[in-house]
Amino acid sequence: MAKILNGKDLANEIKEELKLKVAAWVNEGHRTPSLRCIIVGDDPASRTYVNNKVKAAKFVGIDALAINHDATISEDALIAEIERLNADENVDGILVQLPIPETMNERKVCNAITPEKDVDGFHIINIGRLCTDMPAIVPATALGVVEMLKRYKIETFGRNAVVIGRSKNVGMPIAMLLHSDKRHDSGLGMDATVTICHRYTPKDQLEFYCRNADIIVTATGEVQTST
Ligand SMILES: Nc1nc2c(c(=O)[nH]1)N[C@@H](CN(C=O)c1ccc(C(=O)N[C@@H](CCC(=O)O)C(=O)O)cc1)CN2
Repeated sequence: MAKILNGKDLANEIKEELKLKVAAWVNEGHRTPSLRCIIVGDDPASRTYVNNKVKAAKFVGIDALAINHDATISEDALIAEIERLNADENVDGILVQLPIPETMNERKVCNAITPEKDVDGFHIINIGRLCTDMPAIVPATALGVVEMLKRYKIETFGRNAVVIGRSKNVGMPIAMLLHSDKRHDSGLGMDATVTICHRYTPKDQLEFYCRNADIIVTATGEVQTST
């Protein structure tokens, strides 16, 4: 029988757990962890996402701040700002909300964040570590999917999983985590057999793979990719 996994309840549960962890960390005498979220331009959806991230971080006890820039900021100035935050010992995590203006090189900007502070896991070093089953900072949406499977005790070992969508920030990391090898040192190891389908997968093939799947993750950003 189908089981509905409730992401909202799980998110609240995790936030409560994190709140306790952060409080314990600070009680041990450590500095309050801090997060800086850079946003370029005035895309309303991006603002909402960043506001929600800042709100969630503050809820768990993190000193979080949104840093807003006009879309006219140059790539060099943006990277200089990231480098300033990289060097700031009081800043633990940095993210640049995507998308950024098309005039900028997104890869260059993501790689400007020092890998240890790259909370999004978009730096090429973190991507490489993820792809080689090494401990890494993993993109949040992918980690959310895995956390749901783990907390609902959904077995993945040897199961057939289909990931629909191959975006570098969502579909790809989800597929990487699902097929990760327990014998390696990431500490995760989900050991599923993973098929990645995407916009050029013929419809009959998509149906074939989905019918044979134990787990289907749609990561297309669209509803009703599969029915
Ligand atoms: N620096 C970042 N930029 C962007 C990220 C990111 O992770 N880091 N991801 C997206 C925007 N975003 C978060 O910032 C984000 C957008 C949408 C979703 C998502 O899961 N959407 C669901 C619907 C969820 C709902 O409405 O309840 C879906 O599409 O099915 C997660 C994260 C780009 N920029």
